[in-house]
Amino acid sequence: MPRTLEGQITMEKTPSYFVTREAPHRIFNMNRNTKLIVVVRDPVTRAVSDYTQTVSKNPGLPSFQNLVFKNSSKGLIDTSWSAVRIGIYSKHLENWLRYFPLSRLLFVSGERLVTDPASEMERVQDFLGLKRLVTNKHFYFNQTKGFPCLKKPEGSSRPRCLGKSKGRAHPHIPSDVLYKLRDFYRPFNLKFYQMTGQDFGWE
Ligand SMILES: Nc1ncnc2c1ncn2[C@@H]1O[C@H](COP(=O)(O)OS(=O)(=O)O)[C@@H](OP(=O)(O)O)[C@H]1O
Repeated sequence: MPRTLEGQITMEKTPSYFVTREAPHRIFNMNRNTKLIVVVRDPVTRAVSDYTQTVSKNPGLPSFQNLVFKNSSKGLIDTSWSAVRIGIYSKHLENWLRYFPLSRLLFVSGERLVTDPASEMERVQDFLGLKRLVTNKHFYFNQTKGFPCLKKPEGSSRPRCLGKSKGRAHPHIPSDVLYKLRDFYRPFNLKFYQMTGQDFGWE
C-alpha cells in the first residue's frame, strides 16, 4: 500500500476482500480507521453474473442449474459453490463487524449504480469526506452498451464506458431455478437489510 500524504486518500479495490475470512483482521491491523466500501447487487443476479464470467473463460463448464444444486430433486442449494456463497452477504458482514463499526462501512447498491450512478457516487463522496465533484454531468446513458458511461464535461477527452467483460448478456436460466435460489437468499437478504439499516429491494 503506498504512503498517503497530507490531503490524499489511498484507495484499493479487490472484489474478494468482502468474502475473505482473514481480510477484516488484516485490514484492521494495518489501519483500523480504514473506510470500507462494498458494492452489493441482488445475490441471484450476482450468481448468474459470476457464472457468466466463469463460463466465458471456460466454455465447457456445466450449466448454471447443474452447479447451483447440491440435490436438485430436493431443491437444495449448493452453498459451497462460490457463485452462491459470495451472495450470502449477512454472513460475510458478520465477520467484518467483529472488527469495524457499521459507520466505517458504506454499502453501495449495484442496481442504483446502473440506474442512478450520480446519486450513488454522491453517497461515496460524502462517506469519504470529499467535495461532491462527480455529479450527473459526468454520466450519460450509452444505448449501445446499455449502461451509463463516463464523460468529462470540462475536458475534451472522449467518453469512457467499462470494458466488454462488464455488462455482458446473461444466459437464460429456467425460472423455477431462479425462484428456488431467490427463496434460498430471502432470509439472508432480510438479515442483511436489518444489519445495514438499508433495504436493497431484492425481493
Ligand atoms: N456502467 C456500467 N457499465 C457496465 N457494467 C456495469 C456498470 N455499472 C455496473 N455494472 C455491472 O458491473 C458488473 C461487473 O462488475 P464485477 O463486480 O463483475 O466486476 S469485478 O470483476 O468484480 O471487478 C456487470 O455485471 P454483468 O452485467 O453480469 O456483466 C454490470 O452489471
